[in-house]
Amino acid sequence: MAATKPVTITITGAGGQIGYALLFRIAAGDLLGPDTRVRLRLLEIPQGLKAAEGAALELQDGAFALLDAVDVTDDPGRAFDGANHALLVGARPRTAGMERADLLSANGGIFGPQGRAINDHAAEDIRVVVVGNPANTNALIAKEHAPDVPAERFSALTRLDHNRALGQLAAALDAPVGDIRNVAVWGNHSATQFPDVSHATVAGIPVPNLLTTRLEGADEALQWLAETFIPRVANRGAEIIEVKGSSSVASAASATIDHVHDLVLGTGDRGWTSAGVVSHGEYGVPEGLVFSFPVTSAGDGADWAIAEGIELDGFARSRIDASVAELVGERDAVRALGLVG
Ligand SMILES: NC(=O)c1ccc[n+]([C@@H]2O[C@H](COP(=O)([O-])OP(=O)(O)OC[C@H]3O[C@@H](n4cnc5c(N)ncnc54)[C@H](O)[C@@H]3O)[C@@H](O)[C@H]2O)c1
Ligand SMILES: O=C(O)C[C@H](O)C(=O)O
Repeated sequence: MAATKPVTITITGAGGQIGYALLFRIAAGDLLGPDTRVRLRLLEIPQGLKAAEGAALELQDGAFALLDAVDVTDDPGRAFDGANHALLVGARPRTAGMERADLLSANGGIFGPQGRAINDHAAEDIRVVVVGNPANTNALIAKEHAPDVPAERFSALTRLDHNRALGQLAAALDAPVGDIRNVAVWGNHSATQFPDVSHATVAGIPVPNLLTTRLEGADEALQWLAETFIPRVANRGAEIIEVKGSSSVASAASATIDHVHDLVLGTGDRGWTSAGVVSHGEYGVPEGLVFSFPVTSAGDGADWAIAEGIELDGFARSRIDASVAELVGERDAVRALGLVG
């Protein structure tokens, strides 16, 4: 029996690739569970409206029991009016040869006005996840333009990196993904990110021990992590672009669903996930940066909680510092563009 009050979800860039992969899963109940009715607001720019309108027609044809309404608009004020969740996807994707930070000047300008519209129109319990790249710094821009919304409500999607790390580890150890706990992705959604398995377990057994056994030595395990695992996960977006000719879509939509689902319904006994959240200085990350940390959620309206008390060795510290330096550089670049104060 569905709960009575529908939840309003705004999806920007809803006429694009990721939007199309997201909408039908949200309508089917994958985002908020089988008991929650949803109202969808699809925000597009004028040239994307027809694609979003077409998707809205198809949503109607899906006859989804949980779907209360679909509105399509190019007006951010209308799109975010009363929104409980905002999925900020609308932005240009990178193409072969680009780094995600190359998109800052093309996409950064989108997130100030949307942050302001969220500030002025969204519901009091609004939660925002930024998917459009470069996601961490776009989340920073949006958050800076929404002074009345608690900063903890803004996040950047690094769940795709987290899921990629799970996928690579499961393949390397020949283990079910569902048995893996406490993988962490630290830093930027970029090639400087640090996918960290040093605290991870498979069915309770420490991953470093499993890798040492499988690769016949602790040095071999460390070498595999530094030279194979980390670069593979950190550069997976570029690998997808090279192989398929365009950036990831269904895996990105699925990770976005996982992110919001786990925030709202809680991470339970599944240990850490990863999300880009606003730093308060945790683990030496400068206050205010949107940085991916290992996080959990208690559900029931809680915000992401950064996992506490994690020991970082010298390698982890240097990887985290490199991603901090990159994000400080991105913040300085958007300051120079006048996108944040
Ligand atoms: N964080 C992640 O893990 C991750 C993963 C994959 C892709 N991405 C990023 O997601 C973004 C979207 O990717 P895509 O493949 O859906 O691209 P796409 O080009 O297919 O769709 C983007 C859509 O956004 C719309 N748009 C542009 N500006 C807008 C605005 N101001 N307001 C509303 N809509 C706007 C466009 O009209 C288009 O329909 C890209 O920036 C991509 O790099 C992030
Ligand atoms: O890599 C990209 O540009 C797209 C996306 O961020 C990804 O990680 O697949």
